Amino acid sequence: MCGIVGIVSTEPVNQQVYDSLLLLQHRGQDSTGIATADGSTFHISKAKGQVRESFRTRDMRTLLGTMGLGHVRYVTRGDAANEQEAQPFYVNAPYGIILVHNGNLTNTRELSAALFNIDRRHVNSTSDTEMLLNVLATELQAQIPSPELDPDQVFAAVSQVHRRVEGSYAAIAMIAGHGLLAFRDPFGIRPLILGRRTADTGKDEWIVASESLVLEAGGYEVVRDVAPGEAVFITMGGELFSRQCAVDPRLVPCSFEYVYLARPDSIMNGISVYEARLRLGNRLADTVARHTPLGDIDVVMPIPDSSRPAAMQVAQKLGIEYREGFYKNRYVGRTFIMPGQAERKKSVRQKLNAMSSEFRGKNILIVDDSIVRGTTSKQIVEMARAAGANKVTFSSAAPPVRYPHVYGINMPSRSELIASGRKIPEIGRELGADHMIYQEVADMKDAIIEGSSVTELEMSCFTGEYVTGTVTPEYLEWVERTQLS
Ligand SMILES: O=P(O)(O)OC[C@H]1O[C@H](OP(=O)(O)OP(=O)(O)O)[C@H](O)[C@@H]1O
Ligand SMILES: NC(=O)CC[C@H](N)C(=O)O
Ligand SMILES: [Mg+2]
Repeated sequence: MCGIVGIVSTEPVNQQVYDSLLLLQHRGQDSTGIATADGSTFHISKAKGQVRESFRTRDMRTLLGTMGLGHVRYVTRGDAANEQEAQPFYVNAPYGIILVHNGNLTNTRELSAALFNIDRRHVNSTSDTEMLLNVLATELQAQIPSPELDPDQVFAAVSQVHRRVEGSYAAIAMIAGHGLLAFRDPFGIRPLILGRRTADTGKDEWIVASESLVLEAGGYEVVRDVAPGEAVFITMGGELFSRQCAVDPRLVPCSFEYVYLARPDSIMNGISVYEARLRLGNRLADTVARHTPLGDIDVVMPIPDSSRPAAMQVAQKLGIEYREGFYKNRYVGRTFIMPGQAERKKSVRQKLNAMSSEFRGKNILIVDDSIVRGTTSKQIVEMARAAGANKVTFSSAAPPVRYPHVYGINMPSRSELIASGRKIPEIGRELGADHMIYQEVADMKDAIIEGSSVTELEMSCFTGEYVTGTVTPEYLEWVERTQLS
């Protein structure tokens, strides 16, 4: 998962893009980039690291123009250490296109062969995003381009992208001298939302972004989520065109957005992330009550930050006191989305510390939103014991993560997943907990979609069922061999 934003404004756009990226920082911490369009000239600035440390005043000054886009990256494919692979990516023909992408393509092997052998395009990185951009460029070129690009040609090219590309992609591109294009894969796995505000001049200004909180903060009204398979094209003058470009679109959004990735104050596909987390807590409370004599628990405790809403609700529903025993260092980022296990492991200790007064002699029910590698939970249990806890019950508001995630979250290999091939009590033993409780898959699904018009969720890391056809056992094996860890 990465964070993306695109803006067509009537004023210089650089600061707005920067501010939006700062609000999306929780979606990616590896690198970041901004591009703006000043007439038909692009200005680009990208670097490793987080938004605050990456853009200097001198970089911002070069980012001229009233149309722009930005990206915060959490690497899923390609090289995390290589600054060249930071987004956005650029191609000079046709027109000049610059693109940002959230998601992960699952047919990169086929794509790279076709791009090289048939389209005669050179992709100079291992990034799937550069492939997506080159497929879009090839298909736009095939529309017999004239200097006057019209929206029909843009939409025809996106239809071709949907035919050729598999996996997840929410993407935003600028086409030099023409406008801003945003599109979402036919399953709408990754999020994308459209907003509008009226400038003092009375003209429309537009934004597309990964999360609604960016719209709210910028004073934009939410127009709607970009539909699965849909493309939106906004001219540099602010005129908006949209079209369904997929043959058989189906909304199957990623469940992990609601469990962990998205900010709780966002509304995604009509579902409030915060309320979904409260409902996950409610359901988890029922499961806890079925598995544990409640008299055995003295306090309910969250692992900051993401599990707070769920833990609050578990405590309330069970009528057990809610206490915060782990203090969080706000200057350490999210550990799960850091690249490399060594850094993730070290950061948990730097990030969280247990206050003994909340633990001594007590039976604790710890609630985390999810357990993936167990990096966090293992150290949490150790800390709770060292702080004097009597019994530690560990619970997860999401079901066991047993399968790789191939749609934009970096969990490629089964061997690193603590729940892979283990039964729940074994996982508990592995973590050092006295008792282990997980949300049921059906409860997670119901909790997330309750009260909304969403009927399906992408839950492959919990169920092993993948919505895109190309994810075969052979593909998963290849991913395990070749991707990041
Ligand atoms: O089992 P693991 O591999 O450790 O991954 C799961 C943990 O990582 C995430 O926290 P993170 O620190 O990334 O972010 P948060 O502060 O938003 O909870 C998540 O909330 C879990 O606590
Ligand atoms: N997490 C993401 O959305 C990653 C986007 C893209 N696959 C990359 O690695 O840069
Ligand atoms: Mg956490």
